Amino acid sequence: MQGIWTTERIRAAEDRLLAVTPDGELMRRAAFALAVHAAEMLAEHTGSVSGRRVTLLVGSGNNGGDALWAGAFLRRRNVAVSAILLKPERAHGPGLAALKRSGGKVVSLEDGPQWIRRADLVVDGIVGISARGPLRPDAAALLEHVSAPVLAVDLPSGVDPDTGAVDGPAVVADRTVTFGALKPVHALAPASCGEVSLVDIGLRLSEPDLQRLDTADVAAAWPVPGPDDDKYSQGVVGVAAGSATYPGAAVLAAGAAVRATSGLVRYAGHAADVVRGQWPEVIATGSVTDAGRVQAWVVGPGIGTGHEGREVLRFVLGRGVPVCADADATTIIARSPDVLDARDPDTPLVLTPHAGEFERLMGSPPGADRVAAARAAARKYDAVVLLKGHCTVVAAPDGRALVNTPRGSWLATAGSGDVLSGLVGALLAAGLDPWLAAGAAAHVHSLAGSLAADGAPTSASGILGAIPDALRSVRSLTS
Ligand SMILES: NC(=O)C1=CN([C@@H]2O[C@H](COP(=O)(O)OP(=O)(O)OC[C@H]3O[C@@H](n4cnc5c(N)ncnc54)[C@H](O)[C@@H]3O)[C@@H](O)[C@H]2O)[C@@H](O)CC1
Ligand SMILES: [K+]
Repeated sequence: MQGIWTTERIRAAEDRLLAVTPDGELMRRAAFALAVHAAEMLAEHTGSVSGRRVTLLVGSGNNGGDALWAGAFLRRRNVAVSAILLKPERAHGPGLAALKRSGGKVVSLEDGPQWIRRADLVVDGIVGISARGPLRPDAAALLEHVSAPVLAVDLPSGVDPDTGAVDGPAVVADRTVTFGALKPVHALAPASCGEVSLVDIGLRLSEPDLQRLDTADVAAAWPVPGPDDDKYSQGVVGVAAGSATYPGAAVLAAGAAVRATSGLVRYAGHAADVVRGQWPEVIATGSVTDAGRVQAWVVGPGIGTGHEGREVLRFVLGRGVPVCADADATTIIARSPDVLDARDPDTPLVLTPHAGEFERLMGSPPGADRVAAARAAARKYDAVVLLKGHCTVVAAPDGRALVNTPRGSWLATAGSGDVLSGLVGALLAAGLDPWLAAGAAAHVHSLAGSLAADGAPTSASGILGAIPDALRSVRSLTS
């Protein structure tokens, strides 16, 4: 697991470390690493370091101090460094002095644009973890001249450090070098951060506020049959999805469950013939009442939100087994919360809303803080809530939260959610902790999406087809 900490916790840890560290040492540690990354980016993009031009955008806090010190280190490698000070009177004193001593140039805000246009690399030291809100107009105006690669110091300025929200002008970086620990922005705003590198400056932190699954966690969690296993012992998942008119959701959710584990998959609903035709290994019946025993249910995709859908949901919630309620099932729960009375309180429930379904469930949209929103929904429904979006957030009623950072946006395609619910259901049937099941499913789903896409649009069927490759890739890293 990768730990992620809020800026409040990080600042407290920094204060403890600062108290026992010689003045300025932490910043120099951070800045030295930053300079190494800057040189690496110069070499990558231009083929050389010496003689190249770097322009620093320097704000009034320590983030600007990091940039100034990094500039001084880059001078040692004969890089031409210019610094644009957004608030000259409040620029970091020792950093500015170091840059000047090293032969770096300070340029005025008015001359800034031409230096930015000539730069081989732009370093964003405008603001760091103490800032909130979008960039101010002077900084935003400078950004319009940037065409070179951008290296963000600690985080891309203008993006909220604790939520990753962007609600105005903000830096879009190619690489972000962060210090001490990952902050929420790094997991929740991948498009703004670019590649993220974490530099150890000696911070000591306890329990993280948010987590991200490593490939190794997913590999360790994913069920693998042993010599004594049979089709029943690995977990039987039931899929109640689709309709005669819309059988696609049933085919996708059942197919994902087939591909996820080697346990048995049952299907119950009006698309039984179509499902059987696509997946001969699925035992399909017309109704949940005669589906037979399962260890978990996936319910919702394409079942409709009318009386029949409600009764299907009520039935599966009353079976005493974990349930993944997706799509129409979340809408039914929002409109008729009494269906939850059928649920045995001790049986796990996973809700998988997108933003619109979340709004129905909670009465308001997720807002900027998607982690807090998912946590609130998890508490309200005493369920694991997987909030879909570019980054998927999974929260448990006990407060645990994880985020899945995708590679690209190829998953935003019709039917993609049906595939995800099938994966979650298969893992629930295998007996995984529901929070981990949802997180591992999201991880493999996004990996399958990027493998299927490989740089071009894909489809839900493509994602489904790439599940075995995704699982092989996850497992190969640990075997
Ligand atoms: N404290 C430490 O031990 C270390 C801190 N480091 C750096 O220090 C940074 C934090 O420094 P600071 O606490 O000084 O704060 P920042 O550098 O984040 O800057 C906050 C300053 O920016 C201004 N500001 C706030 N919102 C703004 C906005 N939207 N637009 C423009 N200006 C805005 C505020 O007036 C404030 O002076 C970290 O992100 C990191 O880069 C590193 O040097 C490593 C060590
Ligand atoms: K920054």
